Amino acid sequence: MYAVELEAKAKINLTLDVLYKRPDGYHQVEMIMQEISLRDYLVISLLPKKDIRIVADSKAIPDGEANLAFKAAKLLIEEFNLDAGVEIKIFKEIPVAAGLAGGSADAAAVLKGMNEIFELGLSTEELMLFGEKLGADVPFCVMGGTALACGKGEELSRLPAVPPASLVLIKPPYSVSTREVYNRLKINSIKKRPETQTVIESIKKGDLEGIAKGLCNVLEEVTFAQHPELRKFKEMLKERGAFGSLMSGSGPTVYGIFETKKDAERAATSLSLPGCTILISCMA
Ligand SMILES: C[C@@](CO)(OP(=O)(O)O)[C@H](O)COP(=O)(O)OP(=O)(O)OC[C@H]1O[C@@H](n2ccc(N)nc2=O)[C@H](O)[C@@H]1O
Ligand SMILES: Nc1ncnc2c1ncn2[C@@H]1O[C@H](COP(=O)(O)OP(=O)(O)O)[C@@H](O)[C@H]1O
Repeated sequence: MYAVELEAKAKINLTLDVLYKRPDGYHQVEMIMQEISLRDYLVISLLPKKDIRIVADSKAIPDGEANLAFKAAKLLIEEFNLDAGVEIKIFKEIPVAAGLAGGSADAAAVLKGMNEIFELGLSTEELMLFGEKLGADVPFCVMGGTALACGKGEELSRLPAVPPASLVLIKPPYSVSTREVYNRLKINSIKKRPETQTVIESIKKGDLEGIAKGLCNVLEEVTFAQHPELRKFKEMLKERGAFGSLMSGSGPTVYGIFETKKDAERAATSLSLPGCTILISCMA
């Protein structure tokens, strides 16, 4: 096989709790992760010599070694001493540095695509272990679906699929650095933590309202302190019929959960937020 086409799906966090700062500098988290339909498209082609070429349609991402897709390809080429290379075309639809794990999704897609092209025979679990070397969110992006993530995000337990639901995502015209958000978090003064087990019970019961009621992310306090308008965006989504709304990951994207696509579309078209990108997506 000389080329593969892949979809790299974004994620949202339904809950995000930070328990403590670890000696390795990372934070011990407990979070419920959900794959969503918003995706990048990748085309990975075999190159006859040991070379990695990134061709992206977005100027917002690095085109060389700093690209997570490049790092994923380099990892497998080195690990398996491959005597060839790859060209990776990236068609970006996931907003960058938005809390939606776009880079991690691309890296996960490269691991999967190269596993096919080079017939490496790696299992999903083995691909997740390689993913761990690239970033905390990459193993989840390899696995997909719905999961409880612990450790620094790489210890995953699969959860049942959530009921089908639509999302409206609001991505403001700025990005935030995940590292800075974690650094600014004061763990001892967190005001509200998620009731993770209660949300897991709601997922098991297929109770969308229960899931929406339990949405909670301790990083909101940090990002909202810098960007107070995000709190207002969450309220706007609820006023327009969202069952619940939350910031995803370290932000700044906020999303609302709606029962139907029609409800989501109606809410999205009534929002007038200059500079913001409004996207409609769905869970599962
Ligand atoms: C906050 C979350 C929630 O899903 O997502 P995003 O907002 O990035 O999408 C994740 O924890 C982000 O995961 P990811 O973006 O893959 O993190 P990495 O690249 O491994 O780490 C970036 C930086 O974030 C900090 N970091 C990350 C994960 C973690 N559990 N503790 C941390 O302290 C570290 O400072 C690290 O250097
Ligand atoms: N393929 C890629 N797609 C998106 N961002 C990338 C990629 N490769 C490297 N990056 C960098 O990774 C950082 C985090 O981006 P991203 O994964 O989109 O956001 P987040 O960590 O908030 O979910 C950005 O600074 C971006 O420049």
